[in-house]
Order: sequence, then structure tokens, then C-alpha cells
Amino acid sequence: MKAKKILIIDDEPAICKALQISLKSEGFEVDTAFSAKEGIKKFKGFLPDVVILDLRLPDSDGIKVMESIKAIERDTIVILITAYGDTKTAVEAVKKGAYDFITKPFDLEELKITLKKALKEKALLEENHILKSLQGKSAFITKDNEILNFFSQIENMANTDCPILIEGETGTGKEVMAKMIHESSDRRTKPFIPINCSAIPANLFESELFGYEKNAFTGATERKKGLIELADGGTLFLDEVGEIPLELQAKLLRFLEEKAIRRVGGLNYIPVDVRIISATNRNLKEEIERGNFRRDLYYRLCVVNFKIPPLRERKEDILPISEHFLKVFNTQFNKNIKGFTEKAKEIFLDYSWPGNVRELRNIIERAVIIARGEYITEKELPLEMRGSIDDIVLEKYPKTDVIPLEELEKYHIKLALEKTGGNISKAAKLLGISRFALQRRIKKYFESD
Ligand SMILES: Nc1ncnc2c1ncn2[C@@H]1O[C@H](COP(=O)(O)OP(=O)(O)OP(=O)(O)O)[C@@H](O)[C@H]1O
Repeated sequence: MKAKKILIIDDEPAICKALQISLKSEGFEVDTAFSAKEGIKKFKGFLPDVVILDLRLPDSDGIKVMESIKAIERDTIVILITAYGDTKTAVEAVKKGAYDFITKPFDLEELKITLKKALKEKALLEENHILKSLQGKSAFITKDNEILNFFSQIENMANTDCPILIEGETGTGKEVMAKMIHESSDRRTKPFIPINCSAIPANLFESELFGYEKNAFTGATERKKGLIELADGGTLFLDEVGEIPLELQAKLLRFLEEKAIRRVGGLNYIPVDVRIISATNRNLKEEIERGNFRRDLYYRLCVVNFKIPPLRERKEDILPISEHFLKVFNTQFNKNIKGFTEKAKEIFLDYSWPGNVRELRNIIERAVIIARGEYITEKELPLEMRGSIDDIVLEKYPKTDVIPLEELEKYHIKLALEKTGGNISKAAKLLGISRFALQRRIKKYFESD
């Protein structure tokens, strides 16, 4: 079994040293830091199972440090060291998520017992997450509480006809989530039919969705079932539903109300039983206000609604998803890469992921392909993840070289997204282009699959 890792953050070197020696002799891997800043930096690379943290540090207080740590990896066990008489703050810290606290001067044996108990509980917790995320065949890997709660709500829902609208930025996993919902419903033995509404030309939309009769139009030499009919008994996934042209929205609404379709050129209504899951990366309420999306259709599609947070807002998912893709691509490319170096993990956790999980997947795929060592290091990661624009440009191009415009554009987009915390509308404004134009470029530069 891999040794459990412990990080000690305390400004008293004597305490750090004593703890380090004692815990190492118990078989733990131990690192130390003497300030909050150093502690958080080491945390990102070392990713310990347990942090033993002094409540009073020279540059910050322990509770703030604990909050930063938990924002990166929620399940980290934090054990606080407090001064005698500081119980009030210690209790507050435990309420905020610390596992326990010990008071100085402390008994080493007592600390070891607390540690072992905490590690046992953590192992149970992790098992639970893995089980939860693997229930369906399409694993949606997550540790995010909001998402896990939503899954359990859906699983408990007796009515598997209930339409669901999934919102979220591009690449956040809306389709994987839809598939997982289908696979955990009573409809799982019937088809799951995804339709990318933005990829079907407007003039073909009706015939693709509703099918057509022979001779309905020139070229209709055979009768053809539409995608809705093909999904009969199962689930229809309408991806990018906000892109459906207005005139077709009326037809879709009619189908949802009557639960029957009429093929193009056909006379009869054919009953079809499907559950609709739709997804959008647009704000449909805004589209309704602009007159681009029908309000009545919105309410039909959005009986249950869930917004998947972007990856940068669920940092605890970054490393588990990375490990998952590492396994996938190790198998696919016949490699045996064992993991990521601490520096690489640190870069992953600091990066803003404008293309979300799709971008992460592409980066790991590329890294697995180019890696030659046992671990993925920062060298296998794209330059733009590794530093500021100046560093990158300087590293790649000598001062006298002309930098390709595409490259500059890419870095500026990243900068704008970073400055606006990933808010696409605000970033587009900063860059002086439309939201749509920015989205197209994000797709091009950060999600190439
Ligand atoms: N939580 C997750 N666990 C495992 N894989 C994921 C997860 N989220 C996304 N992925 C993977 O990331 C990629 C993008 O996911 P998906 O197509 O579901 O995103 P999306 O939100 O539907 O994107 P778009 O809005 O561009 O259609 C896929 O390869 C998918 O398998």
C-alpha cells in the first residue's frame, strides 16, 4: 500500500522536526512548511492526505489556510494545533471542516491515534465517491456535492419521463450526465439518441427529427424514420437546444404536448414515447427575452433543471478526472504512465480550464502520447498552461521573431478569461468581440476534438 502523506504547517521548526521524525518512523511520508504561503504552495504539489496545521501562523490564520486547502481538495483531513486556551477558535475551525484539534503541548501518542482514525474514515469516504460515480456505465467522475446530490435525486425519481434541462459551459460534461441519467432509468434497455441541434442545417432539421414519407420531396425515394421515432421507449438528448430555429421550436413543442409525430409528407400522427433531456451552454432565459426561444417550450423542457459548474469551480474534480483519463489513454496507447509529478498537478490546479473537462481530456491524451518517462511532467503540458504570456512568448520566440497572430490571439483569450474568472460575456467585452465569436475561438483553441 502507498504510504499516506502528511504535511505539517507550523512556524516553530522544533515542532515540525519532532513531528516529522516521529511520523516518518510510523511509515508516513512527511513534508513541512513554516508559513501559510509555503504551506499552500507545498499542498498543491504534495497533495497530502492529512495536514497538521498550526492555528496561528505569521502570515495568515490557520482557518483561512484550511479553507484554501479544502477548496482544492475537500476531503483532505485537517488536524489543527492550537495554543492552550484557544478552544473557541478551534471549535469554530471544526465546524468549518477541520477533523479535530490538539492543544499544545500535545501528546504524540494521542495525535497518532487521531491520525489513524481520520485516515480510516477518509478511506471509507473515498470508496463511497468511487461507487457513486461508477453506478452508470458512463461514469461521470465527480466529488462535487451539488452534482452527487443531483444524481441521487434523479435516481430516486420514480417518474422517468420527466424532462430535464442541463445547463453548463461547453465541455462540462452535459452529454455524459444525460447518458448517465438514461442508464440509471427504467429506459436503459431502449435507445439513447443524441442530437446536436447546432450541427443540423435548418432546412434538414424537420426531416431529421420527424422523418419523412416516400416522395415527400425530391430525393425522398424511401420512407425514413426520424431521430425522435428512433428513440421510441428511450431517451432523446437535445444538445445545444438553444440553436433550434424558431419555426421548428413550435413543431417540437407540439410533439411534446401531443407525444406523437407526423413525418414530413405524412398524414397520420404516430405515438412516440421518449424522455427528453436537453442541454444548453446559452442562457435560455436571456434568449427568451431576446425573442430567440419560446417561453412555452422552455417550460416544457425545463421541468427539472441542473447547472453543471465549470471545472475551475470544482477543483476537487480536476485530479480524479485526470487519473481517470490517464487510465483510459494508458490503455488506448499501450503505455504504463504511473501518474503526474507534483509540479504538473500544481499547474492543473492553478489553470482556469476555459474548455473544461474536454480540454483536460485533450491535454492528458496529448501528454500520454508524448511522455517518455514514468510520470507526466510539466514539460508535457502546453506552454500556455505553464506561465504568463511573457514567459511563454519569451521561451518560444526570440525577441526578434514575429509571433504568429493565432498564437497571440490564443494567449489574449486566455488572459481575458483569467481576468474575468472565466466569464465568457465579460471576457468577450474585454476583447471587443461577440460572445459567440469568443465561444467559437475557445472551441477552436482549447477543445480540439
Ligand atoms: N465528469 C466527467 N467524468 C468523466 N468524463 C467527463 C466528465 N465530464 C466530461 N467528460 C468528458 O469530457 C468530454 C466532454 O464532455 P461532454 O461532451 O459531455 O460535454 P458537453 O458539456 O456536452 O459539451 P458541449 O457543450 O460542447 O456539447 C467528453 O469526452 C466526456 O467524456
